[in-house]
Amino acid sequence: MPATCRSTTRNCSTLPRPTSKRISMKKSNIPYLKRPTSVRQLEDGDSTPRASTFDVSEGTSRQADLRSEPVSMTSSIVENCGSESASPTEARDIVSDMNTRCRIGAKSTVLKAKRIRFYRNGDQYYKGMWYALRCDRVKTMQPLMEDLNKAMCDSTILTHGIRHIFTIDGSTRITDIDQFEDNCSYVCSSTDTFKNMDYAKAQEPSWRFTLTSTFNRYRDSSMALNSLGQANERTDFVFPRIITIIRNGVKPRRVVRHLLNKKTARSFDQVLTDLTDSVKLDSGAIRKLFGISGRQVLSLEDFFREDDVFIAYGNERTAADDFLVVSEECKRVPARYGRKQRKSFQQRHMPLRNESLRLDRSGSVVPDEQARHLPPSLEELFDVERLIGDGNTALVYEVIDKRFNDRRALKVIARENAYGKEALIESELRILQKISNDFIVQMFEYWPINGSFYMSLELIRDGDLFEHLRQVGRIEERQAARMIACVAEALRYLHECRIVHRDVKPENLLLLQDEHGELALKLADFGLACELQDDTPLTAICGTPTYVAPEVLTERGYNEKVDTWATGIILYVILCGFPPFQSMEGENSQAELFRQIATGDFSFPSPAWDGVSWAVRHLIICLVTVDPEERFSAQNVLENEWIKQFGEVEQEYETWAQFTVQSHVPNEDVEETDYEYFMSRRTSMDELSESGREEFVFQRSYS
Ligand SMILES: Nc1ncnc2c1ncn2[C@@H]1O[C@H](COP(=O)(O)OP(=O)(O)OP(=O)(O)O)[C@@H](O)[C@H]1O
Repeated sequence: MPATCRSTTRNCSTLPRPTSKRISMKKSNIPYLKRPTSVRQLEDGDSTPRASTFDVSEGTSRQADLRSEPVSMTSSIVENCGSESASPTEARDIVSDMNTRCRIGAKSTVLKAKRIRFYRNGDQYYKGMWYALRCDRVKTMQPLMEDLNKAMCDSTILTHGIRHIFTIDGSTRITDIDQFEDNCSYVCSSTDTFKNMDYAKAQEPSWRFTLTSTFNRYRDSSMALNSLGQANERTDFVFPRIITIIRNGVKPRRVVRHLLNKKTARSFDQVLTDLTDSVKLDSGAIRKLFGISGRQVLSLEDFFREDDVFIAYGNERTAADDFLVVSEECKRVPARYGRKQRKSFQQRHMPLRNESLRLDRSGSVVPDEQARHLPPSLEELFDVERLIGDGNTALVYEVIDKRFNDRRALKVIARENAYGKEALIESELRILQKISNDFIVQMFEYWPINGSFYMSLELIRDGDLFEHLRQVGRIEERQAARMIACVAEALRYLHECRIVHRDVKPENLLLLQDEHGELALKLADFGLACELQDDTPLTAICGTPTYVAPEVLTERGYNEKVDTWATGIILYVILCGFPPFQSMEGENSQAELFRQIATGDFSFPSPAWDGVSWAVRHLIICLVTVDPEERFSAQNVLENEWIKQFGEVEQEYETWAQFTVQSHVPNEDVEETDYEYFMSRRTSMDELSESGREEFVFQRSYS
C-alpha cells in the first residue's frame, strides 16, 4: 500500500465527526460515491464495491461532477480526508471507503465505468438513479439486478422487484451486461410491459388527478389533463372548510388542521403542495390521501365531500388500523371521530372546548408524563403540583416556585409541539415580555431548553371562563357586564400597544375573584397574538371557528377589530349558553357556520333570550357587526352604557335600545321554541365545537 494511503488511514481513524468531507470530495472532481453498501464486505477482502450508486436526488452539483469526470481516484481525496472530523463509526466507514479507493488506485490506476441512469417503469415522478457500471466487476446481469433492487425497490414501489430492463424508448430489452452504453438511460420494470413516457421530464407529484394506488390506471389521462393547465380546474364547489390531516405512522400520530377556501384551494395541486409542507411526512411529498371513511382523495372536489379527516401517505402502505383514531389523537380530531356520538342535538348548547385554528402552529400529541418531567435546571426551581390546563400546544401546571415559596403556572410547550413553530413561540414570548396589565396574565420568566419552552406565569386559580360556563350554564347580566369590562380593558391596552390577540374566547379568559369578591377575568394565551406594523392589514387565517370574525374568513385583511367581534360572541354565549352562529351536524357544518358568520346573520331566540335586556342585545349587535369599520372598538365597549352601569341601565336607555335592536333584527322569531328555532335556522354545532361527549352539553333549563 502506498505511503500516502497508510497515513490517510491513520489520520482519518483518529478524526471526529465530518463537516466538510463531502464538499471536499466534490471539489476534487471525484464523482460522489455512496459509501459501499457493506463495510464488512470490504473488510472481508472484497476491496472494491461492485458499483456505486449515484442518487440524482442528492444534488445537482454532484450530478454535474458525475457527468463531467470519469471515475478515477486521486490523492486529493486522501489529503482532504485528513482535514475532516468523523464520529467513530463514521470514521471507520470512511477509512474503509478510503482504503478501498486507495487500493483501487494502487492496483489499476484507472477505472472506467459506464455512467448509466435508471428509471422506474411508469413512474413519472422518479428522477432516475445514476449508476456507475464497472464491467470489470459487474460481469453479469444478476449482480446488477441485485444492486438495482436494493436501491430502487421497496414494499410499495416495484414490489415484485426488477425483472426486466428496457432501453429508454422501450425498443430493446437488455439481457446482457454488455448491451449497456455509457451515458444512456434505461427503464427498470417488474413486468415485461414497457410504459412509454418521457422519463427525462420527471417532476414532483403534480397531484392533479391521480394518486398512487390508482396511479397506473389513470396515468395517461392524468398526463393529458395536466397539460390543460390549472386554469381549467373547477373550483365552484369550494367553500370555507377546515380539514384534519393525520400523518400515517406510529400512534399517536401528528394531526394537522388546514383551512380550505377560495384562496387556499385554487387547485388540487395547490392543496397537496400546502399539505405536504405542513404535514411533513418522513417520506417527503404526500402521494396518497384517504378520507377516514376509506375513500381515496383523487381530486379537489374530494376534499369537500362527507370526509373532513384524512390520512396522508407518502410511499407507505395503507393499513386498516390507520383509520382508527386513538384517544391521544382525539383531542385534535373532530369530536365525531373516535368518540361517542351524541344521540340528540335538539337543543342548542355550548360548544366543546374550541380549538384554535392556526395553520402554522398545528400541534402534535405529547403525553402529559413526558412534558411533566422538567429538565434538571427547572427541577431545582419548581415543584410540579398538578396539571391545570391542556391546550392545543401547551400543558400548564400549577407549580411552587421554590425561590419565592410562591405558586405559579408553568406553561410547557414540549419540543414535539414546538418543532417548526419556534418563530411563533418566540413572538408570543416577545409580546408577553412587553406587556403588563391588570387584565392580562403576567409572564415572569421563560426558558427555552432543548427545543422545549417553559414559561413561568401568574397563577390564576379559578379556572377558565369556559369551565365556569359549563358549570353555571349562563351568567346574569350584572356579572356579564363586569366580565366583558375586564376583556375590554385588556383589549384596549393591547390595541393601544398595536397588538392583536386573535384568539379571544372563553377558554383563554381565566377567572379570579377581585378584591370585592366579584368574578373578574384575565386574558391569557398569546400564542396567536401579533403586532400590527403601520396600517398593513393582517391576512393570516387563524382564530377559532365559533369566534372568528368574517373578515378573517373572507380574507379581506383585518386588524384589531377581530378581537372585539370575538368579545361580542362571548357576550352572547355567556348570556344564553350557546353561540350566535351554529350549524347543523350531518350537513356540511363548517360551510354553514362560516356562511352565517360571513353574513352576520343571527338573532336572539326565545325563550333563551326572554328577560335579557335590550341594552345588552344592542351592545352585542354593535360588536357582532360584519363591517369592522362600524364595529365597536374596545374603547367603545368601555364607554357603553350597559357596561358602565354594570348591566342595569335606565328605562329610557332600555326603550331606545329595544327600538334600535328591533329595527336591526326585524324578523326575530320571538315565539320560537328552541327546537323550532333550531330547525328554522338549520343550525347545529360546528365541526370543531360539536359535542361528542354528553358532559359537555349544558344542562340548562329554560323555565
Ligand atoms: N396562568 C395560568 N393560570 C392558570 N391556568 C392557566 C394559566 N395559563 C393557562 N392556563 C390553563 O391552561 C389552558 C391552556 O393554556 P393555553 O391556552 O395558554 O395553552 P395553548 O396550548 O397555548 O392554548 P391553545 O389551545 O389556545 O393553543 C388554559 O385554557 C387554562 O385553562
